Amino acid sequence: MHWTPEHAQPLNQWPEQHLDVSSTTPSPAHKLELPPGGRQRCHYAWAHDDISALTASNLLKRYAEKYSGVLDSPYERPTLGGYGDAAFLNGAKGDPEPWPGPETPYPLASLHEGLPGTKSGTGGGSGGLGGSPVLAGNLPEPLYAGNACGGPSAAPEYAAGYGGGYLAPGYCTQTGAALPPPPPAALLQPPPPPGYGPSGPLYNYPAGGYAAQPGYGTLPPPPAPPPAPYLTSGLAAPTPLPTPAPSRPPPSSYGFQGASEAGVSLKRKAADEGAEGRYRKYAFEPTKAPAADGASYPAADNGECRGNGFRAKPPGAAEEASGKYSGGVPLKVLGSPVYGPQLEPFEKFPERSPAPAPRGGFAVPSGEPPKGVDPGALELVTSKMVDCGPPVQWADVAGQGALKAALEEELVWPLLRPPAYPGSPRPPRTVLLFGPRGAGKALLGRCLATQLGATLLRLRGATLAAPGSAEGTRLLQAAFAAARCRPPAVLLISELDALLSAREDSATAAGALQAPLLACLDGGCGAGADGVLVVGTTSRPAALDEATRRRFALRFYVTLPDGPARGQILQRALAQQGCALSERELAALVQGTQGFSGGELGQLCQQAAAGAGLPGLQRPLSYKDLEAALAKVGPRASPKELDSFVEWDKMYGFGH
Ligand SMILES: Nc1ncnc2c1ncn2[C@@H]1O[C@H](COP(=O)(O)OP(=O)(O)OP(=O)(O)O)[C@@H](O)[C@H]1O
Ligand SMILES: [Mg+2]
Repeated sequence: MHWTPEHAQPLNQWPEQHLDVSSTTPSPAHKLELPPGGRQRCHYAWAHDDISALTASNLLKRYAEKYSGVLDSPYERPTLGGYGDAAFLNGAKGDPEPWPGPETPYPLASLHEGLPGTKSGTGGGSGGLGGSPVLAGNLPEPLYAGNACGGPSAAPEYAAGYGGGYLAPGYCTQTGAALPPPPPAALLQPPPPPGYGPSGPLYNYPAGGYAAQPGYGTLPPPPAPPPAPYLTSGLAAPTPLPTPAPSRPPPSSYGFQGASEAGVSLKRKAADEGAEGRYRKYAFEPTKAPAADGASYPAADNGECRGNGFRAKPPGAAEEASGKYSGGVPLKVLGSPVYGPQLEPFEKFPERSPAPAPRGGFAVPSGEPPKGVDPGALELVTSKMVDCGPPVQWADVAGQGALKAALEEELVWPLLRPPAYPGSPRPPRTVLLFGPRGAGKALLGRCLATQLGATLLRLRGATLAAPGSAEGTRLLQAAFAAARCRPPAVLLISELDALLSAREDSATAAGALQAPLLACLDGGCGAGADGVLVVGTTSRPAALDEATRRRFALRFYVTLPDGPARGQILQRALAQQGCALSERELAALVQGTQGFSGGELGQLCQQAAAGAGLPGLQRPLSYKDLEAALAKVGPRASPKELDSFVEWDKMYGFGH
């Protein structure tokens, strides 16, 4: 490549020069390189080389001038030859020589010049692209001689609160005088909602956090609970919370988690293990005595069962109750619930509007008696099927952190909150809880009723479908009707599979129950279904046919309790028997009860008490009693069965 000033011709003269050069004026160097016979081709090649240099020179100059005003030049542009890859511009890739441009450098005006806050002259610079740490890293140091950024070590002039923290070190600092003033803090941060302290913690947990809990037995006494654990500092608790008994065992540690828990997915385990943080509100509180469970009809018809109105007698309601139902069914049985302070057990939903809530609201008492329902069956339902057990809070269910969170988010909140807009999707009204026997499905169903402030009606599929039980259909329809005439209500149907096992065989009781069940789930059997949540539970989800399965909008897998949850269940059960194991013994017991359900853990404790001669035992239960019981009580769910639950959950479950 050879360039002389006369080559710098205007572009419109190029063809002439081209002809001239190619025909008459090859350089001596080119002549030497030309092999004989290849003259014509080499002339073109030589001309091409020479023209490329010309063209490149002119075009570069022209475009550089043209676009110098467009290019954002935050810093003094270096000479073109200063770029490492300038050889590309010269058409000779890898050429280490700097490109000999005619004038170096082209004066490129920065758009920032003249703007407020921009230093002019060689010492000027602005925080544009030139300040990018990427560019700064790629460009040689001397090229930044005039850059006021001063490299990464330059101290920022902004206060830290004004985005200083977000600026990369390579960004240029700018003179504070020319900068717009920082926006007021109120614009940078949304104002806290009323009642929130400006700097107070979100929750009222102890400032230093709770003390580390090394394990069972050696735990320090838990700190006194904050007055309102879920209220922010500025909000007052509506009613004072009860002070925990001093003997309350502290929350157990997580040191007993077995290496592998059958049937518990890693994902779920990870979620549950994080319960201390994300699911803190679901932490187990083993203070209350467990409610008697397992009875198909926990009637407890002792006159004290409120049943959210089914059994309660509001003051002065007896007079209003005129036998609207023939057959001697007094209407007071279905009277409106009283939510006076003396009867309202749940602080969570203190306000109940007598007016019907908008669509989607769950507490909508219709007051309409169900039509076409056998009054006798209705009386039976209201007297026998209303669960009168104590309320079950999330904290009463050990473990299951992810499941409890999913139930609350997917079910409880949508049911309790009015829809955001008229076209909002209808909250789910049916949920299926499946899992091994004794895993706590019914317990969770009761907890849902508590959370919703709803009446709980319990049906047991096996009882309804028992051979010889001709009234199964009648009871089923009456249960749906009773639930729907006094919402909010939760209808808990356990052992759902028993109703469906022989659908084709309509001659059997179970087969006969299939059709009414589906009809009721579709909204039949009484008044509107808006205030009723149907909770079906089963330990044989595979027995559900597609029609039934589809009618349960949500399907959750209730797993066996993991190590920490087993420890909590055992601790509570043993505490009721006056048994206090050492930390080591409890750890061993938790290890030895892998695969046990909550129900089986309860059986183990009962068996230990029975083996030791309880009731009327003169001494507290010991570890040896429990060891002996372990020989008799074992886990019922096989690994294969647990695998099938996992598979079914993958296919049809909610997969929380
Ligand atoms: N996670 C748990 N925390 C505390 N107690 C539990 C837990 N799981 C089960 N239990 C206890 O075990 C017993 C059986 O629970 P539950 O009746 O809810 O099981 P289930 O899954 O409905 O069983 P089934 O399939 O036989 O109907 C109850 O006393 C319950 O309180
Ligand atoms: Mg059950």
